[in-house]
Amino acid sequence: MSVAIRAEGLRKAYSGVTSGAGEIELFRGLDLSVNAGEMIAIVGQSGAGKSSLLHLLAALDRPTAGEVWVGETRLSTLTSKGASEFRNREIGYVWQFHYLMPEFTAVENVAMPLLARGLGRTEALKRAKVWLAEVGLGDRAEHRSGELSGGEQQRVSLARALVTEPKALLADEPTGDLDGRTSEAVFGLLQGLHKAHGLTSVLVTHNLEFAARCDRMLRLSDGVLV
Ligand SMILES: Nc1ncnc2c1ncn2[C@@H]1O[C@H](COP(=O)(O)OP(=O)(O)OP(=O)(O)O)[C@@H](O)[C@H]1O
Repeated sequence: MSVAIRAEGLRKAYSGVTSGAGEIELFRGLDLSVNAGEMIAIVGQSGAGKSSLLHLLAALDRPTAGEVWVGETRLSTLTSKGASEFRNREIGYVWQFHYLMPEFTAVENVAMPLLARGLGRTEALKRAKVWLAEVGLGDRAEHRSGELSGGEQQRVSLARALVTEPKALLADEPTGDLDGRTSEAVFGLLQGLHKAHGLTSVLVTHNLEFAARCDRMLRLSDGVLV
């Protein structure tokens, strides 16, 4: 089985200069290995560093020490432009808050990453519509995203994360803002998409029931994964 995401000896320190709070050391030689096609859950107390870890895996931030590989890409070798291109090509990222543009339609929001990579508008919108149908919102394509419910907005953000056909999906508390039934529907959708598209997925969640339904659950505690 091949390894799709690997982190070795990660350390991350925040200086605390702005707050004057002194240095915070989040990770103390953290290692992680995720097999291709695996769906893992990362749980841990608030402030343990779960979001910070996803940021390092997506090259949204750099570790103080250690290395991350996603497929063949060693993230420390990327320039800032290279990191943007890497994310657009390799990573689907879902935030707890969807960050959709409310005045744009659902289909325009989904098409954004394709437009950013230079694809023509007609083709980008065509592909975006296919993904909206895949997340069960084929009939809401022309609605402004601000007019959709929280669960629908999270479905749109899943479609936006996957429209570029990445190999890896990183999801940071994607159901954190949703009520019980809607959470279940969004988690079920995420798991279904993971399987249908052969993704490698890392899910950060406070929901231990969802975590238990992933292939593996890791707890972030005292700067390491156990
Ligand atoms: N840019 C930053 N500068 C300084 N400290 C930071 C920065 N980003 C995160 N931190 C600190 O790192 C710690 C971990 O934050 P992080 O958001 O990764 O935790 P988390 O486990 O995702 O928490 P939650 O479950 O509440 O979302 C927190 O103490 C936070 O204040």
